[in-house]
Amino acid sequence: MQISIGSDHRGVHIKAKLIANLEACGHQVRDFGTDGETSVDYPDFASLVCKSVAEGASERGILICGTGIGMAIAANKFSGVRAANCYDEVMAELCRRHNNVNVLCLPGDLIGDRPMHDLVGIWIGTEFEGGRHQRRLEKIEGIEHTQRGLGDEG
Ligand SMILES: O=C(CO)[C@H](O)[C@H](O)[C@H](O)COP(=O)(O)O
Repeated sequence: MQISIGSDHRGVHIKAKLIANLEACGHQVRDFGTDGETSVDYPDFASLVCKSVAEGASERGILICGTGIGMAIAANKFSGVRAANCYDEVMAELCRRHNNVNVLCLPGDLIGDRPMHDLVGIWIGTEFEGGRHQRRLEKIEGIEHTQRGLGDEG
């Protein structure tokens, strides 16, 4: 799978570990930075990763900041991106089965030494269930279109 990944300064170490693991599992990973611990602004990296997902260059995206919250807020501004902040394997599975989440946001500051490989592996390997969940996603898309329409008029 083609996966785009990005982080701010609070996620660089986890990002490096995840890239190594994902590549070892045979995935193609596009790393959008950041590359060091110098303070940066997480929306810049959310934008790079989500643009690649929204345009179809990557099937999935992974974002890491201190809590994952800012990344998720920024990511969900992109049409076609369904981002969720996940902290455990149950959330990782359900966000795929029920929400078809294509951008996973991780909380770098809250993970400690816990490896994220299992959580990410579950998220990659779990299929969307469709059915009633598809209907709900279509309603969310409807909200997005309505809001954009209002924005254009206003
Ligand atoms: O969690 C975050 C946003 O939701 C991010 O952790 C940022 O990493 C955090 O805001 C950065 O804060 P800093 O004090 O500038 O390191």
